[in-house]
Amino acid sequence: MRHLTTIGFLALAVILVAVPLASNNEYELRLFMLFLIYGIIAVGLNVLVGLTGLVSLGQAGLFALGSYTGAILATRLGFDMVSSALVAAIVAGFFGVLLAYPTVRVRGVYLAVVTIAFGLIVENVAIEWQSMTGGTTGITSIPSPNVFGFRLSGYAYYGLLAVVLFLAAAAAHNLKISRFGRAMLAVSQSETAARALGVDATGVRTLAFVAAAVTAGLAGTFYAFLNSYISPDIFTFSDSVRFLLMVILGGAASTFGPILGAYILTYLPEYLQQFAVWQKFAYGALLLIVMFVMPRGIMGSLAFGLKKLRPAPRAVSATEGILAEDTLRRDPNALRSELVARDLTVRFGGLTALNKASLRVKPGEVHALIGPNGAGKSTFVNTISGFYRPTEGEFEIDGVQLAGRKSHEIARLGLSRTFQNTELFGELTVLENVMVGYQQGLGYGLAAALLRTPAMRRQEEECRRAAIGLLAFVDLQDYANEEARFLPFGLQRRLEIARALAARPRLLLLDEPAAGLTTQEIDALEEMIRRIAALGVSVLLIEHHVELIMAVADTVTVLDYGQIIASDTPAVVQDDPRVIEAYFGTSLEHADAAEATP
Ligand SMILES: Nc1ncnc2c1ncn2[C@@H]1O[C@H](COP(=O)(O)OP(=O)(O)OP(=O)(O)O)[C@@H](O)[C@H]1O
Repeated sequence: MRHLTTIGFLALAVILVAVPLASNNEYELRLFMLFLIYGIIAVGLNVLVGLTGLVSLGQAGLFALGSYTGAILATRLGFDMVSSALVAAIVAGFFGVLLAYPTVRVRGVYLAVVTIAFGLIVENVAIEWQSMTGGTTGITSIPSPNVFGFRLSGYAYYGLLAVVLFLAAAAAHNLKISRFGRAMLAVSQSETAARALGVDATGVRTLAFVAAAVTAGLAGTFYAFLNSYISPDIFTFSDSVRFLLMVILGGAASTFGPILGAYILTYLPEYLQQFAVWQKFAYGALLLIVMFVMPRGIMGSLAFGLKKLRPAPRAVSATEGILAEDTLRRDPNALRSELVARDLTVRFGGLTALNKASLRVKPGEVHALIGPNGAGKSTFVNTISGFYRPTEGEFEIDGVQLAGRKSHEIARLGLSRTFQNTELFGELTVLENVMVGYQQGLGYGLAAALLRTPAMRRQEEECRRAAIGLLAFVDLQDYANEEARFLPFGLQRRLEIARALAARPRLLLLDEPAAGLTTQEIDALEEMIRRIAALGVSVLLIEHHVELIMAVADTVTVLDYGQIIASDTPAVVQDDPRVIEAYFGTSLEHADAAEATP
């Protein structure tokens, strides 16, 4: 795939160089420049749509913002095109941050409505703010493209746009294969799991919105200088739809798809003009047919077909990996950590799910938390991992207060968890899932990611090798390149453990890891928990499977109706009359009944 991408970029460079040589007149060249400008917008929008799975129908608004900012700076303050474009990109980027803010609360259709509203507001401001924008007449006499005082001819301007599109595509591709791109994909597939691994979901979405906004802002200024005239009717809702279609038609998340989509949707309307009254009908019908036949978009479907024809080897060699022991021991201070929860109370309206629960996971121990259904175990787990806020009480890890912090902050401070109902990043490979877990160990910044610096590549390689080592630790190296959603259930549970370990936790929290496993798989799990504990990782195990608890736990704490009723060694807890009444009695009866059933 890596070679194919290189070939793709070479082909793109050749096409971009060849076109002006082949174009016969100014009209053709101008149309191609328009395609380049749309291509820049589509490449940026693809970061948002393809990687984070969010939909923006307000790109025309950001495009307009960039156009007007650039045009106003050029006509009123005499800025040249480059400075105008840079300021326009910053202004658009700022609005990108504002647009990202609603994603804290709304997604899907609601987010689409917010972005539509933004586009309409920009259009209306452009009409109404006559003194600045020229109202419906717009802004005329925008100077021709110029850089540092030099006027750019048609071909020179074409060259500049081609370089910007090429660089934007390369930067977007680099972003996609960096820790930022992986985080975006992870957030789009399971925000809960991403947050539990330390990914700041809001930050990641904001970055994607800014990428889409900055490119639209840049493209806006380029458009204003190309057209030398702009007015509000150029930036309509239907343009926003067209930009989104460019991404989806070409293939969301693919590197070259949005460029292909931009090409098709720039030229198709021109080509269809010959069909006169049928033009709009033919346009819609063609799009419908293509999307029906290729729901992944053109490039997405091609890549899918190619993968089927030549599937990548499923396994990786465990020898490539860094030993899990070495990965986990890299920060010896993090091992043998202590979690202390004091008087945790969680109320849901009138219901007290946790009532002054106190618990101490001693350094390096396996601590089981058990209790009948509805006792408050999940509430405890969700509270200490930051998904619920405690009504009262506090909890800390190695003396660092965690109450009141967000889930991704708690994860970064060393608490890693698995989920009762597995929460994998289904469309990422098994290896990529673990690499997301390792995310916080990667220190390179955005600039390094966009430029793919040697330091970034080194860290990525180390991340990959650490992930392979962790896959080998849970015996999943043979499935490394398989999409996680295709793994059998038992292996999915193991993958979650490897992913949580990749975050190099101080405390590993396993939420009912034996649920749904076969007897052999539970035996393997038992052995795995022992190996994890032997590495020095403290484990909090929430489980119903009594035999497993008795076999691996150093301490057992029992919850009943939100209250801790016992906390001691397994042998002592097992004989505690209150525990027998609340839990063991019933669960042993259930076990007997289950055995009696044919
Ligand atoms: N988000 C919530 N809103 C309202 N009530 C909740 C919420 N989460 C849990 N509860 C209630 O809190 C109580 C404790 O539930 P919790 O899921 O923590 O128990 P549990 O011990 O994990 O049970 P199980 O073993 O079935 O998973 C239950 O009465 C449950 O209905």
